Amino acid sequence: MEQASRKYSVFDVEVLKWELERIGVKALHVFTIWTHVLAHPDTEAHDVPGLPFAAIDMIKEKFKTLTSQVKDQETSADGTTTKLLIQLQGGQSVEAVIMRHDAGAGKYAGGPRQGGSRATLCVSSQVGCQMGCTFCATGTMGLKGNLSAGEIVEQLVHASQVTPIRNIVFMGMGEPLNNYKSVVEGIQIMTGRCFGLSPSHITVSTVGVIPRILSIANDLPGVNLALSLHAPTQELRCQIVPTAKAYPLHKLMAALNSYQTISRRRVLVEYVMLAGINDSDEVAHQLGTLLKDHNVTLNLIPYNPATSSDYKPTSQEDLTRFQKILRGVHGVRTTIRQEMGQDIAGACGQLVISQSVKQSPKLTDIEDMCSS
Ligand SMILES: C[S@@+](CC[C@H](N)C(=O)[O-])C[C@H]1O[C@@H](n2cnc3c(N)ncnc32)[C@H](O)[C@@H]1O
Ligand code: SF4
Repeated sequence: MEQASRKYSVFDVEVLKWELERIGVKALHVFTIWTHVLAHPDTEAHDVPGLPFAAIDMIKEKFKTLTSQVKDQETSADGTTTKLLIQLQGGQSVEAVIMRHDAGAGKYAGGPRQGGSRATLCVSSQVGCQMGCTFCATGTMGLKGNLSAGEIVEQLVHASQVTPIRNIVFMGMGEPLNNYKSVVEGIQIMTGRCFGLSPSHITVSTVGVIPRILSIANDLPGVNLALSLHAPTQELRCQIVPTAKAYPLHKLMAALNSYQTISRRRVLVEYVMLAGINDSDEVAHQLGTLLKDHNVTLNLIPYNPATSSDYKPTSQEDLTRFQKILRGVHGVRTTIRQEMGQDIAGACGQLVISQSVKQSPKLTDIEDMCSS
């Protein structure tokens, strides 16, 4: 977050490299600093052995090991989901959610599973969001700020202290492609030597910021794209997703084509199921016709009621019927998103920060409208 007296995170790589180079210290030291910080998260970056004095003084003055801290942590009764409330420099907060896919319901009841091999971390890229999707609680906040690359990476650092993380999804608060530079830098760090995550285990979810969809294929090769579509026609999409007016459906589908020409990757199409709005048989056929010739997996997301909207979730029966039309008639690979951690108010996704967490925050201070 931008503020006058801020210190940078040591994971704000471009700033750290630039400041090191400015005082004549090789940027190679970045890796040494990170390795030290990850091995000793409680010590300061300037304690790193072997750093030149000039670098130590500069780091003391301008950088912190971690600029954010976990203020609360809650795990679902079945042990599958852990939600971290993370306070940023300046007092605002975001949420990051750990989901353990191989922890069967009840199997790990009584506590979080340690050492889970397939854990996915859902990260936030912004505080709030300016896109205003009508079903999304985060959208009602407006945009409060962009996370720096360091603040994005720090969510991984915090989560890794709970359990090893294998996958990252940018499906928390915010529109990642509206904070493009930080998201790209953050992912480059996550897939670099220190964290070593595979690009194919990272997914960036967007509501459809068309110019950036084209950039991401070049800037983040191997990283997955998820596209939040929610409607098969321009008219219906405009009702649900206001930014569809600026980024119309025909241009979005053209951007999807261009992305896939460059990346050659299957895209996850997300579709929040809203009863009586976008879940009829007619809409299912329109969606099937739109998607059948694309290399996509359609992911139907059960709507999680948000206080800010009057939408109702589609029934289980209608969800299955919708899926059958897409699969059976149009041959579109279609999955239904499994909800996890409902007893702790959902997995990764929507949240509204109802107050600053400067004073003893509780997760109950947050209304989490997460799906997933
Ligand atoms: C919170 S968004 C963040 C990423 C990005 N801004 C986007 O829209 O794709 C992640 C996913 O959650 C979905 N979502 C938002 N509000 C929801 C709700 N109330 N119920 C279910 N899913 C929701 C979005 O449609 C999107 O697919
Ligand atoms: S769904 Fe995504 S783009 Fe839309 S308001 Fe929520 S966070 Fe923003």
